[in-house]
Amino acid sequence: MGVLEKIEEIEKEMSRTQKNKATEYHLGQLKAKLAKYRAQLLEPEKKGAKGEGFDVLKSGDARVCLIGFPSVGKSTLLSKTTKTESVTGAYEFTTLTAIPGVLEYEGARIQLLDLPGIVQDAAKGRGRGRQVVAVAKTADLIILMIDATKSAEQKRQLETELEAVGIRLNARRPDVVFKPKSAGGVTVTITVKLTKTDERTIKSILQTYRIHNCDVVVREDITTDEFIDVLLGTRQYIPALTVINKIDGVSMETLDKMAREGDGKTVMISCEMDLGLDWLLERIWQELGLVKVYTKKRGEIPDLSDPICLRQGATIETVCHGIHRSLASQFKYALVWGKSSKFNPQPQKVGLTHLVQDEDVVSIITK
Ligand SMILES: Nc1nc2c(ncn2[C@@H]2O[C@H](COP(=O)(O)OP(=O)(O)OP(=O)(O)O)[C@@H](O)[C@H]2O)c(=O)[nH]1
Ligand SMILES: [K+]
Ligand SMILES: [Mg+2]
Repeated sequence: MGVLEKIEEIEKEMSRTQKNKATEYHLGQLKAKLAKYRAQLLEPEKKGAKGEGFDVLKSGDARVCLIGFPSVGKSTLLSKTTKTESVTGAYEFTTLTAIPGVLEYEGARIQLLDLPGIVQDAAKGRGRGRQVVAVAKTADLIILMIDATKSAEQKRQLETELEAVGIRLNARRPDVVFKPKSAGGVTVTITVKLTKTDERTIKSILQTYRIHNCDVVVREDITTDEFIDVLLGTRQYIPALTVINKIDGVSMETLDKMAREGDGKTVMISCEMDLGLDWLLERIWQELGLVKVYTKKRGEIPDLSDPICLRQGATIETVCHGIHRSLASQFKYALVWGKSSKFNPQPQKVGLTHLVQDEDVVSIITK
């Protein structure tokens, strides 16, 4: 039996099994098996099959990937918001490879990646889906692009495809510690009341994976699935925005309904009529959580025209690298003004490991 059939078999058994306290353990074991087969499915094919994903260099301050079914307007969006032209067409599968463009916003250079449309079961290898979802894994932000004039199911279907390859959208890594050891058996420490899984299920899952020595600390009321996620360690937690395009093609009523159903992570646009594109750029910037820092030469006013754009968690050392490659080696100390200064609005004298914050002004003093 192939892996796909095995998966199907388990899925069938799971749907046959009623969900209640008595079957919780059995369902947990089925889930563990399911996850194991899915992981096998994701392993690169043995021979011939060329590298996962498309060959595009990651460039700029962050990468945003456009994921959607064919002809929802991905290439149109890229062409409208960047200097890159990606061929668009009224037929499906116009785009057959990854086309990078650059969004310039608030001093940041954000790579926007136009990708081929995916089809259902893309994750199982249909179409170019496997390559597309492999690229999605490299994204700092995923845009789920949907067509307002088509089925309301699109979002859920896209999420399913991404979930099948281990991408968890807008989710936080569960608060569980898993430490494999070479001896000493299994210790499970649970610091909260578990209502969705239990210690027995957790231990049986460890057994299924033949893990006989490890420390597990559960600090959150997790589900069985979440425990498997942590165990496999292959999950990626990526922020996402849902972009509903072609709102020019639906009635006011439909639009209103979509607006009410959308969460805080939904943006409605029309590429054709140039509606909502500025707001979309702002939302992308916000979701990426980039940090912008201004530099100031000694005795001069800060250069507000040319900020340095950094990721959250950036330090003075990252700022140095952003100015000049060899600057960190000549570094003596830095002065920072702004939110990260202990004495704000007065400056603070800091070293290379100091964490900067959005809109800080930094002066680097060299030896
Ligand atoms: N009415 C309307 N049509 C749009 C809008 N945006 C794009 N289109 C049209 O939708 C069609 C598909 O656009 P593409 O940009 O090629 O779509 P895609 O998602 O890149 O498609 P594939 O590459 O085939 O997956 C084209 O005919 C576009 O002109 C919009 O906001 N409103
Ligand atoms: K198209
Ligand atoms: Mg396209």
